[in-house]
Amino acid sequence: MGGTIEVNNLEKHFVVTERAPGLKSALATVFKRHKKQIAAVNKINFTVPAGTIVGFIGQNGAGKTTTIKMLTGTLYPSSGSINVAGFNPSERTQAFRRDISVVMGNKAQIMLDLTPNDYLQLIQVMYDVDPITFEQNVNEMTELLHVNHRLNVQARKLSLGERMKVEFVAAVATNPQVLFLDEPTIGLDVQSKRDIRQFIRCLNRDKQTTIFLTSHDMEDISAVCDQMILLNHGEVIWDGQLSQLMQEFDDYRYLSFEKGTAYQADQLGFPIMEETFDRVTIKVPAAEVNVMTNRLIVNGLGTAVTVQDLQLDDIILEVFNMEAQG
Ligand SMILES: Nc1ncnc2c1ncn2[C@@H]1O[C@H](COP(=O)(O)OP(=O)(O)OP(=O)(O)O)[C@@H](O)[C@H]1O
Repeated sequence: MGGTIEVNNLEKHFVVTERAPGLKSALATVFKRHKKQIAAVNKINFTVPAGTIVGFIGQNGAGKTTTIKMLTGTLYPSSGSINVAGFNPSERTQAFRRDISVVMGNKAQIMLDLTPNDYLQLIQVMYDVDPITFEQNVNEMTELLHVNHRLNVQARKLSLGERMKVEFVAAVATNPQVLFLDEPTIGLDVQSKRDIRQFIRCLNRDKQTTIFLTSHDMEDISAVCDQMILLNHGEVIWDGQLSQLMQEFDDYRYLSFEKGTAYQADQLGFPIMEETFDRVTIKVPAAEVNVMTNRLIVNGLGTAVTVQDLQLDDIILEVFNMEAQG
């Protein structure tokens, strides 16, 4: 199983009402509205091969949710084409809704009066899934997610983590080819996050399900993703293997130190990544770490020096900053 996702020149515009700040402009807006068109998603192209786990990353307002809504058929594109496992999502056929599943971290679907068992039965009937396969899937997955003992508890009495896990089971018990996850671990504790990450990996390994994931939690991304697509102001700015991106920054380290008595920023000779009242972090080629550490100490520029590899969130932030600086 597993379906390819192909997106060509995909665009979504919204028309928004604009006004200058202040009460006078607010009053003026009542009489005369200035409309403006914004490109939430601006002619993006990408392919996600079947069976891949892709991380779709961007800062707030980058256009991730708008893209997921178009890929799952809940929002019509302004232009461009989408193919998800052979379907045009806008048609929202019964087969599409069974083969393509969505879990939104901030939006539980389960009705609070139902138990997980009632809810899962409803899904089985709604999507007409073979009852034996469905039961097998549910047993396997509820065990993996440690919620098998909570299936007869009314949903309103479940914790957020348990409710999210039930959403995962409901989303994958139909054996979808593609699973879309929008911030699936938001608000969850460390153990639930780990359970969900492991679940995503097992699902992909055992059923080759294609998984399209957005998350602001870089641990989600580094723990599960093969491919990564970076979105900035509605445009794709990077698309490739996660390992390739990590490799591009492999030759650098972050040196962090306390400002010394002779500290002067213009004496460092390397870019400053972060600065507080008493500490500074600079980016240094790995080969120059020892020489630079000595120079900091000998010249009184810094003390208490620590060295770190760049983490995924550092790298992503750098890519966004490089893009902003052109
Ligand atoms: N229904 C709408 N009407 C007008 N503008 C919208 C609408 N939905 C989204 N937008 C705008 O489109 C842009 C992209 O929003 P979107 O929700 O897709 O971003 P996002 O990357 O998912 O952000 P976040 O990480 O904060 O969830 C934003 O500027 C947002 O204000």
